[in-house]
Amino acid sequence: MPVRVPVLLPYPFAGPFDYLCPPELDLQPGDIVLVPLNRRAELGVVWDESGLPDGLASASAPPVPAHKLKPVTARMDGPPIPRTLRRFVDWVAAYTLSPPGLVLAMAMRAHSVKPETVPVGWVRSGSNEAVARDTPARGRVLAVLADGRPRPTAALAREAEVSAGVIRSMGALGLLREAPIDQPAPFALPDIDHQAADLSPNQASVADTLGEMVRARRFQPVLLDGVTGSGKTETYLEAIAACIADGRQALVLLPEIALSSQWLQRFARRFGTEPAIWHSELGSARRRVTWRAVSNGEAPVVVGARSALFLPFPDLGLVIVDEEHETAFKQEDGVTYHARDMAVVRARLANAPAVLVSATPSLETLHNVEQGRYRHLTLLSRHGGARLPSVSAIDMREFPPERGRFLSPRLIQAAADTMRAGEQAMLFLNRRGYAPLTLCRTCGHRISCPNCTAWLVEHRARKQLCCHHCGHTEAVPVHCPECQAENSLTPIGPGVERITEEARETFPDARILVMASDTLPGPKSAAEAVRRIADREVDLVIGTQIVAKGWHFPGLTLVGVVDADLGLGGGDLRAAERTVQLLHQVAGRAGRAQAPGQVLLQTYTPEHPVMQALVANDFGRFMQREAAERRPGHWPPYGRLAALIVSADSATDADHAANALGRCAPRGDGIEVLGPAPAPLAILRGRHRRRLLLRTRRDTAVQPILVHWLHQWRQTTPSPRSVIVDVDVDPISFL
Ligand SMILES: Nc1ncnc2c1ncn2[C@@H]1O[C@H](COP(=O)(O)OP(=O)(O)OP(=O)(O)O)[C@@H](O)[C@H]1O
Ligand SMILES: [Zn+2]
Repeated sequence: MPVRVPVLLPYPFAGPFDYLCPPELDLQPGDIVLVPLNRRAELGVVWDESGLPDGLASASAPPVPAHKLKPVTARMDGPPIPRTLRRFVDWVAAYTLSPPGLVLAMAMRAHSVKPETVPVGWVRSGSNEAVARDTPARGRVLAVLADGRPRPTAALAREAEVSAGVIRSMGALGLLREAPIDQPAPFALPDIDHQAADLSPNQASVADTLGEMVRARRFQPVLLDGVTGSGKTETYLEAIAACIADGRQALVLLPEIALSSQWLQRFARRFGTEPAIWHSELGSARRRVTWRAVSNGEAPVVVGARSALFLPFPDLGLVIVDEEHETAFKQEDGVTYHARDMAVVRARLANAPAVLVSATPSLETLHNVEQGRYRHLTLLSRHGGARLPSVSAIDMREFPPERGRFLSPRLIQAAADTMRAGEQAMLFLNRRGYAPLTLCRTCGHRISCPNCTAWLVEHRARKQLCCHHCGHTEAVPVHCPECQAENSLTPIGPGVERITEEARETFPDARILVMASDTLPGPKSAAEAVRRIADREVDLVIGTQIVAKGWHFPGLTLVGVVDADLGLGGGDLRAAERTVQLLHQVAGRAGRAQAPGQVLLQTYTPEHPVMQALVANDFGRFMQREAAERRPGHWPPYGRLAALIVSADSATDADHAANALGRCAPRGDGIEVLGPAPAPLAILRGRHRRRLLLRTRRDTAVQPILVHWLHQWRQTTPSPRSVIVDVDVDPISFL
């Protein structure tokens, strides 16, 4: 009787496919196998019989009769996918309504159909040695290999002072045989006694609590909050030390791993070695080595981006999410998931604590604390007696900049004073490029993207207009494309490039550094920029949200926010929360050492609660206000949301499909559907987009409702091929 095994393939199928298990393979769940699929050999993973949890996933196809099944071709060498990772894949698929194979694909990025090449070298075969000693050259080779250590051909030839030909002929004669060369462990064990910090009593008590939680080996989510510069990182490094001491692995998620040179340095200072790093730009060789090391337990600490959640930890003992409020943790394309929330799930499956870290925690996390689901640990003050910066608003109506300029005289004065005192200043504007809009003064035409509902952003250094949504670029035209007027196009509003131009004119002697994702394309250039600031080779830093990251620049005492109102438009559910978090984070870069810091917010709405909260440094009260606004309408975190984004090649098809979805929308107590409506980005990359929003009460899961809804819609409406419906559970972006 042939045995069936379910094999999950890394593709968007509804579930695993059955294959036959050849008896000699004795396959176990988790084994990575080669299987035939449409005449090609594909990698897959032997999955578990139980299938997906709670009936959340879409129904899979009826079983194929045994005589039609194809056998598994081979089992790949190397470690299997552990059970907790398989459960995690199932869980993420069910929660996000994604095909499980697509989630599995994220766990298989280190694998390819080509077998891994294991480096091999020569050892003595032990036979015919008398023959071998006939010639002095062969004798020397055997002598070198007397220690039993395999050596590759070139190295052996060098050591024995023979030609490579001698070695190859010895191989052909059976005097030598090949043996795998042991690779040194790729990551050194962090030394927990290397340089332990001298923690303040508050820090030490928090670190002790975290350490106990690690040793308890139980799932426990916890919020670690504390003002910027209070030593949250320093404190959770001690929790990592406890985890290493306990012999388990720790995972740290950072929102932008490419910008974490200072974090890595701190880790190295504390533990004497660097951790394993995981992100999407890792080269394929490094990726394989790291995957394998994690799988063998030889990577005690991994720091990574979202995708590090899908590494095969055999014994995960601690999960940390730093800057947990960051929206960068939400993956928007492919499988749409929130890495912060999934990190908590990952920790639960591993029976480990999950530590969410932030100076400005999200309302979601604060709500979980309030409900008693998460523990709460707090660091009360800045380390070493450093004071929090004083924050004030500059009312731009009262102190306007010169015509055609963007910096208020008050901000210019403060920056000049700071630099004169030998300290550093920073100007923050969360907008890349020179100007966000190009307008014709003659006819009023605005240059927009041919593929998207968006203005093109001028990048003057590159002499281009760019779409920040689809990447379209074109040369800045001389004539207006609409009325043909010459030299009539004019930039409207500032981006960092334009602020830099203004700063160069205003402070001709200042050493200026620009930090934006397009001026600092890789981790190396970012690290170099950070070094230059820390080494005081820069007087004025001008940047986008890159500068808000957890940097510690002791000489930086002034932060000027060029447009504090920027994030408040658009009517997004979390616009105010996000603006407070971002600006608080930027403000937190000022005055982290002895000299006190000052933060100036340029705003046209100083009376806005966001500005008031920042000036009063009263984040708690602001969040209570946010809570009070969201609670009555069951907005998250007091209710649940899921977005359906319908897209199609034509507006008619998009409307047709969206209206049909609207007609079969779910109804019921505590269930509400908003839309369909054109998305704010009504056209993106040439596709027409409509949105529907499902809102339920917190005690009502959205997944079963969505599954039923989409099923109904497919049954009743035949849709043109170009129609795609994307599901976004817990949406963060509403564009
Ligand atoms: N106990 C300590 N001993 C020595 N240095 C410390 C200690 N605690 C904190 N520091 C130093 O103070 C600075 C701020 O600490 P840290 O970066 O850990 O704070 P944070 O709360 O994570 O900050 P942010 O939220 O702004 O990123 C760092 O340079 C850190 O090395
Ligand atoms: Zn575009």
